[in-house]
Amino acid sequence: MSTPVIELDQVHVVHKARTGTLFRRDRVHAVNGVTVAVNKGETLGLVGESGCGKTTLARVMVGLQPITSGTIRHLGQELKLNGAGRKKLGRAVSVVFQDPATALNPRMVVRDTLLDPFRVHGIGTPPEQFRRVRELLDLVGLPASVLDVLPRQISGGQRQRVAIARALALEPDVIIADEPTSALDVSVRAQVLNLLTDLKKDLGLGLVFISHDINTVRFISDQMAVMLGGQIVESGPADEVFNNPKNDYTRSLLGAVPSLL
Ligand SMILES: Nc1ncnc2c1ncn2[C@@H]1O[C@H](COP(=O)(O)OP(=O)(O)OP(=O)(O)O)[C@@H](O)[C@H]1O
Repeated sequence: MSTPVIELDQVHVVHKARTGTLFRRDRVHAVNGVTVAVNKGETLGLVGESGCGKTTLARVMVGLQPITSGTIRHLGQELKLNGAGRKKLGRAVSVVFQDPATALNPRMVVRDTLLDPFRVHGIGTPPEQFRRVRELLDLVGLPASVLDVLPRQISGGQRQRVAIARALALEPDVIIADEPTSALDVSVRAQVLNLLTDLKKDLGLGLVFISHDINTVRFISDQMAVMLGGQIVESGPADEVFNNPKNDYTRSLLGAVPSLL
């Protein structure tokens, strides 16, 4: 098997507790010794209930969240999470968030949203940048007519496609999709899942799909990791985890009422 694109090895993240919580604790061990790998051209489904540490783990993978201890490797190379290491991780890994309505700048037309990554990183001449924007629209199945509109003038599904196009702009190795369909109408959820799966195949991306709903993850995952209390309690090929779950918590998630994606 080829080297994973991103590997976390015994990663811990301890947050200082937010003030004003009912049970005030000094520290929250949000990620507690997680070892996980993301492979090229594969989907890792990361599943667990609210508060289990999924989003903190996603932020670690994209270089936004400092770790307390552990190791992060990109293509087999250990990254020191100083400025340069973080920048490298930020280029290699992109995130698509749950709600495109809040993830996109409401005052920016789609053209500028998609040009922004190239401008910020000083990549290409203006005509080259625009050519890339047209390619990105094609990749996510959006017409050129969306270029001159604001996010609120298009549908939720189209907004999420814009967010996915923006995530692809700098040609990442891995896309992390954090509950990317939960803010969408049921009717367009499958389309967005299919788009992400097609992109994974066509571009050879690693895809990390985060959800509290094991039945959504089941639909698209090659590998699965089940998280509880900051730890991965079960992981492996998705079929094995679904057909022969070894952990009681995984069994309880699978026993829950099936959802419509
Ligand atoms: N910046 C922070 N400061 C303090 N505590 C935090 C911070 N971020 C997360 N936490 C705590 O860490 C734990 C894990 O949170 P995290 O958001 O990673 O979980 P999650 O599984 O993504 O939950 P959700 O699905 O609700 O987003 C929670 O107890 C949360 O309250």
